[in-house]
Amino acid sequence: MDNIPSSPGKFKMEKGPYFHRRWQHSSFTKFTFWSILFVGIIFFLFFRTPSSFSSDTSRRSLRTYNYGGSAWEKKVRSSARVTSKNGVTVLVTGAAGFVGTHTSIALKQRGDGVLGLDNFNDYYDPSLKRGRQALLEHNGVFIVEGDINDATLLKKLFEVVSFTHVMHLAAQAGVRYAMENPGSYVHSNIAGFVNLLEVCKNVEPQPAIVWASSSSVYGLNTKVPFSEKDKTDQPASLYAATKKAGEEIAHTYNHIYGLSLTGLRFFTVYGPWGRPDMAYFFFTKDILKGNSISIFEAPNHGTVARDFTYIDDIVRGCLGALDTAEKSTGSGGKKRGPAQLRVFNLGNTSPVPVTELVSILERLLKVKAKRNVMKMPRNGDVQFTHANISYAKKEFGYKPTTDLETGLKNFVRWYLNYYSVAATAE
Ligand SMILES: O=C(O)[C@H]1O[C@H](OP(=O)(O)OP(=O)(O)OC[C@H]2O[C@@H](n3ccc(=O)[nH]c3=O)[C@H](O)[C@@H]2O)[C@H](O)[C@@H](O)[C@H]1O
Repeated sequence: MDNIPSSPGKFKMEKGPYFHRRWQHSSFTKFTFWSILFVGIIFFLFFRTPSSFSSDTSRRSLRTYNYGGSAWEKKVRSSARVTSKNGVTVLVTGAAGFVGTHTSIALKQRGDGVLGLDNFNDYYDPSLKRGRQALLEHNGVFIVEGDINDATLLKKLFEVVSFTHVMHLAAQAGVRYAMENPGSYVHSNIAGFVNLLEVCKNVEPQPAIVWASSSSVYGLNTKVPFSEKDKTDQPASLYAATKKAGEEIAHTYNHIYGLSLTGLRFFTVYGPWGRPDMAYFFFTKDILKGNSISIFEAPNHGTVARDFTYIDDIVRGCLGALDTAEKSTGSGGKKRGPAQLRVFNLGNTSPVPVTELVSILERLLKVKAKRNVMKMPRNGDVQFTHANISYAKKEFGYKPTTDLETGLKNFVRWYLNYYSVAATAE
């Protein structure tokens, strides 16, 4: 699994070799011509077949990351230096991601040592990730450019810094994209996670791990609100299935190696510096451009709704989970006693129909949306989500405080500022 970026970005076809020979009557027999043509076609088809697995591997294996050396180690140590009395040392994977950026800044600002790790893949606009990186640098957080599948790099990071915690937020996100590029979900959310756990189980001392699961594990469940006690055996997308697999993998590593593991089921997180692949983000872009937007509805004109959760509330949940995480109990790669294993819902507890989300955006943007209401395609989406958050409230006082209108106001302000600044700079 070494040296393979965990998320490959959107599938792009590689240009295959094009077999081209000029036919010369004098030097080839008819048989030779047809043989060469046949071999050429096989060659051509082989290199052009759009298999996401093979394309991922070939594209990824081309990428190399530079790390090591005394200047690099100095940056790593300095970023991970604790500046408050009871501070902890956290490795944040996916630090250039949406939740990763906000969480890293919050940890750093309260005096924890924070080191970021990110592969800057191109699943969505990498320049947004670079923008977040600049924000993190401004806040004293260094991001190592590398991948969670790179065991050598992970081991090296633990050699340089003895992390007490890992905030594992690197993942292939997005529900619908899983049908386009299934391999990237397996690669990041399963192989990458296992690789990270393998490294964590062997280091001394083992860190406590808090990681991003997803509300999507509730899949086709109909009992609301969703509780952590509910069964989660009906995922509607491969994304959900890989997150569910992550929860089972966490159980195994906790059981065998004594790793302290806390999974967080995030509910449709939104806010400034968000993900452009999410509906609230691209609806904003399309409404402003005058493009029509597709709004999904359930059978019989049923409402599709989400428990949209504002990023600041999610960050408070991440910190609460981290602060209440107990130490791992293993050493020498072996379990030495029972270790903590938890899963929390982090939602807003007030689902809002997607149609209402659009109305709020229309008010904030002062532009009427061109609504194209359509039947929800069978592409991994579920009709609604709604979190029961009593467990997180009990364990670390989790209490979301931002309603959708307030949160979207902040998002729209950021969006207009960020993109108009970028447009002026061009
Ligand atoms: O909680 C999660 O675990 C997940 O949350 C997010 O998934 P979702 O809740 O599906 O968010 P998002 O795509 O923004 O669609 C929002 C709504 O718009 C509807 N939707 C979407 C697209 C469209 O064209 N039209 C439409 O109506 C759509 O039907 C839905 O009702 C993360 O992306 C995912 O990575 C994961 O973290």
